[in-house]
Amino acid sequence: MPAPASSRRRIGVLLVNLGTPDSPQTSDVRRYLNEFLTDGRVIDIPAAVRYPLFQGIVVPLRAPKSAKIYQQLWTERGSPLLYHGLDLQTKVQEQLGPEYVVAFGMRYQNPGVEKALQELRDAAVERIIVLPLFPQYAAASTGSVQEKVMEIVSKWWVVPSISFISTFTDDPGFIGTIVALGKEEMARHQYDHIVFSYHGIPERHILKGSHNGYCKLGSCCDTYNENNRYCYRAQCFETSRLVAAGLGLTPEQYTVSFQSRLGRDPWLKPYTDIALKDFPAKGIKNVLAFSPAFVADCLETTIEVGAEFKELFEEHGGEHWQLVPSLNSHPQWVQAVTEMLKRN
Ligand SMILES: C=CC1=C(C)c2cc3[nH]c(cc4nc(cc5[nH]c(cc1n2)c(C)c5CCC(=O)O)C(CCC(=O)O)=C4C)c(C)c3C=C
Ligand SMILES: [Fe+2]
Ligand SMILES: [Fe+2]
Repeated sequence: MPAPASSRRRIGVLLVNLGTPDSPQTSDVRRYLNEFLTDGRVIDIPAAVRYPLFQGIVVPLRAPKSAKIYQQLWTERGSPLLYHGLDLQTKVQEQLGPEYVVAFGMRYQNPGVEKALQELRDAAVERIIVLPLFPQYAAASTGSVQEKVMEIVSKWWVVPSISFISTFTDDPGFIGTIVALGKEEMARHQYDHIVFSYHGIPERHILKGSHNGYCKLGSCCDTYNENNRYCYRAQCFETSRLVAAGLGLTPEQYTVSFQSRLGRDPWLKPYTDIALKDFPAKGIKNVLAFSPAFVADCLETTIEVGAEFKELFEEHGGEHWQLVPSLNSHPQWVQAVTEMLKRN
């Protein structure tokens, strides 16, 4: 006889992505950027400088420009990062069944992590598995979600058991779905070269997270091992190597590069926008681009890689630039997430 609903043991799942503005209007974009760019894990300078610099100068200057880009991205369903996250939540819940309660939240803006955690608390779940939707661990993304979750639950009178899935850079289901999407594009067109373009971070972030000084931004990241398990750069190389192996590529057939830098500090290199300008002169005219730092389409994939890099490549003599779509709520990805959670 099944146990009555009230005595059933259920596991809570919290899926978290970065966040997006409530609308593409400048005021909403400003509010989003103010929250995002005053996070000390994203902009790691003293708070006494960070708040006046970013809230007073950087964000007011950037918000109107960003709002125009968000207007290009916006759809009838709103921001892709949000609706793909909600679709993923629904489908993972269907796959996992009533033994699990799946919630979705954003680190910045809405729906917030606090509200999502409250849904799990209301459902009286036995324990919580947090899955930040960032394949490669970075202190600025996954680390920030972890800090936020711990800050919220530390204030609860009863603190539940919590586990974090901190990286899934080499998860077979994650890699397999990217490979499947890549093969679909490769069957449609002949490509000369493949680009894996990751969201950049300041080089300083790598050195700060370096285990016993192991990572020095050199050949340290050429293998993925116990010393660099959480090094963002080493993880980006590992994801690329595994996807490349799945696609049958040799190292000469692909480039790993980094995009979206902000400010004057050195960020991870090579920079995608610089690298792609040289491709046509080397005879590379047809490029297939992957964005494996993102599991859902967003401003960084659709606009930056899909439109801006395409335009730049064509201006420099390139002929065909194609972005592989993100995993979004692809059935194979839903299956991969479900398996990751069940294994945890
Ligand atoms: C300035 C510092 C930034 C760091 C460090 C950073 C790390 C980082 N970001 C993501 C994921 C996303 N970032 C997105 C947008 C975005 N990122 C920054 C800045 C930093 N990111 C800005 C200013 C913006 C806003 C866009 C703009 O104004 O140009 C997004 C897209 C959100 C959307 O609504 O579509 C994602 C996703 C990761 C994974 C990461 C560390 C590895
Ligand atoms: Fe970002
Ligand atoms: Fe490293």
